[in-house]
Amino acid sequence: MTTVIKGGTIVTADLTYKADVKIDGGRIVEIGPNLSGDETLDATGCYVMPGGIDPHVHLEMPFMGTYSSDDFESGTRAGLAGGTTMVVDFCLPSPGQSLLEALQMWDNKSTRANADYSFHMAITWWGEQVFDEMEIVVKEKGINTFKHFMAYKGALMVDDDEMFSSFQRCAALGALPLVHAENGDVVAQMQAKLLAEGNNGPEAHAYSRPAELEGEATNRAIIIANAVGAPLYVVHTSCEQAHEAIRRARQNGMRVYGEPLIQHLTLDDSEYANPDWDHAARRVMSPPFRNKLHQDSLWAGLQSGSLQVVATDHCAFTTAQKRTGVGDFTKIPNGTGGLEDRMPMLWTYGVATGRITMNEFVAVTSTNIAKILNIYPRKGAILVGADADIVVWDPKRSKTISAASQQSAIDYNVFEGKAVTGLPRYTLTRGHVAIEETTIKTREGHGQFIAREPFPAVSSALTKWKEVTAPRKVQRSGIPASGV
Ligand SMILES: NC(=O)NCCC(=O)O
Ligand SMILES: [Zn+2]
Ligand SMILES: [Zn+2]
Repeated sequence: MTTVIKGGTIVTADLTYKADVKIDGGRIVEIGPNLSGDETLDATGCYVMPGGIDPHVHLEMPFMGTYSSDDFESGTRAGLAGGTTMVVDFCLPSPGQSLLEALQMWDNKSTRANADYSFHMAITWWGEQVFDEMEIVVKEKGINTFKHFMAYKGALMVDDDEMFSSFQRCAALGALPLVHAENGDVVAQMQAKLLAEGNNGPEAHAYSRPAELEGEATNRAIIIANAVGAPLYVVHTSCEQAHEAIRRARQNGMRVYGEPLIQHLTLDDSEYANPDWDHAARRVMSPPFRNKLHQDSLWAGLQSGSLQVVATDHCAFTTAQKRTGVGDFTKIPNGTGGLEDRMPMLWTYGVATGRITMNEFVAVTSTNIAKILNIYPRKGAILVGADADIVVWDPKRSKTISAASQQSAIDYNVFEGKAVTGLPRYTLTRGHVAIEETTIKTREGHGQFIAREPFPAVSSALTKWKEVTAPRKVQRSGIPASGV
C-alpha cells in the first residue's frame, strides 16, 4: 500500500520547497508535484520534515537504586507524540560486566519499542575484556559510539587513565567517544561538604555541580581526545564554560560536537528555589539547570553552529522515586523527562522567536545527529530511499503542556503550563502513521534496532593527521661525548 503526503511544504536542513511525498514499504519512493497513492495524508498548511532523532534517552535505566519509569514502549510513544521518530539509549554494563552481556539485557528491554532506536555503549570500567569486546560491539553489533561518565563517582564514573585508553581504542575502531563532562571527584567532595553543613534540599544539588566543574571536565575530555586523535561528542552541554571549551576546540580544527538539552535551553535554576520540595526535586538532573546567561550561550551556539544537536536526556522518575532523597539531596534520582516536548518547545522558543530558522530546527533535531551517528541519509532526510520517518508539522496547532495529557508514565512534567504552538499533525515511523493529532496509533514492537557503521572517513583523516604530526626522533650523525 502506498501513502502520499499531499499539499505540504518540505523543510529539510538545507531546502524549503513545495512537493508531495510518496511512501511505499516504509521508505520514501518519490518526491514531486501531484503524486497519488492508495492513502492520502493532507499536509495543507504544514511543513513536512524528517522525524526528530533524540540521541540521548535513558529508558528503564537502572540508576541510583531504581529504574527510570519510562520504558521503550511509553518512551517511544511519548517521542512519536511530539514528532520524534528515533531514540538512542545507553547500554550500561555494571563495573566488571561484559559489554556483550549488558547489550543482551538492553536488547531484551527494547523489544516493545514503537519507533526505531539504537544504543550507545557505556565504558564503565577498563580491562582487556573491554578492549576486546569493543571491537565486537563496533564490527558485529552495529554500535559506533562509546559513552564515558566523568561524574557519578563510585558508580558509572571512569578516570582519565580509563578514558585515555578507551578513546584510543575508539580511534582505532573508527568509533566516536561521548562524555558526560563534570568533575566527579570535586562534585563528590562538594556534596559531602554541603550535607555536613545541613544543606540537604534539592537546591544543594545545583550548588554541588557548578558550571566551572562542567567546563573543566569538557576541556579535559577534549584534550584527551585530541591527544589520541579521536573525535568527541559532549552530551548535555549546559553552560558557557563547556560551550567555550567546545567552541575553542572547533576553532582549533578539532572534531568536537556539543549537545544542549531542551531543558537547559528553556528552564533555569530559579526552579530549585521553589518552596515546594517536590517541585525542586522533580527538576534535579545533572548537570543542573543554569542561569539565563548560560541559556543565552547555548542558543548562540545553536545559531552559530558551535553546538549541533538538541536532545532531552529523557530519564523520567516519578515523584515517589524522587522522594527517596528527602533529607539527602544526593539520593534524589537524577533525571527529567522531555521526549514528547523537545520539538514543540524548540519550535516555540526557537523558531517562533526568530532565534533559529526552520531549516536549523531540522538540522539540530535530526539531520546533524544523523550525520554524526553515521545513519544519514537513511534517517534525518526527506530523500528518495530514506526511511519514511516523517513529521507533518502544523505550525498553527497549539496546546498547553500538561502531565494530565502526556504519554510519559510519570505524574508530572517539568514544562507544565508552557503554551506551545507548532505540533505534529501526523508522525510516521517507517511509513506507519503512529500519531494523528491527539490520536495515538502506535504499534508496540514496530521499532527496529538501527545498526550504525563505524566512521572510516573521520577516523582515517584523524589518524593520518596524527601520523603526519607524530613526534619523530631526530636522526643525528655525530653524538657528542657526554660532559661528565
Ligand atoms: N542527566 C541525568 O541527570 N540523568 C541521566 C543520566 C545522565 O545522563 O547523566
Ligand atoms: Zn549524563
Ligand atoms: Zn543521560
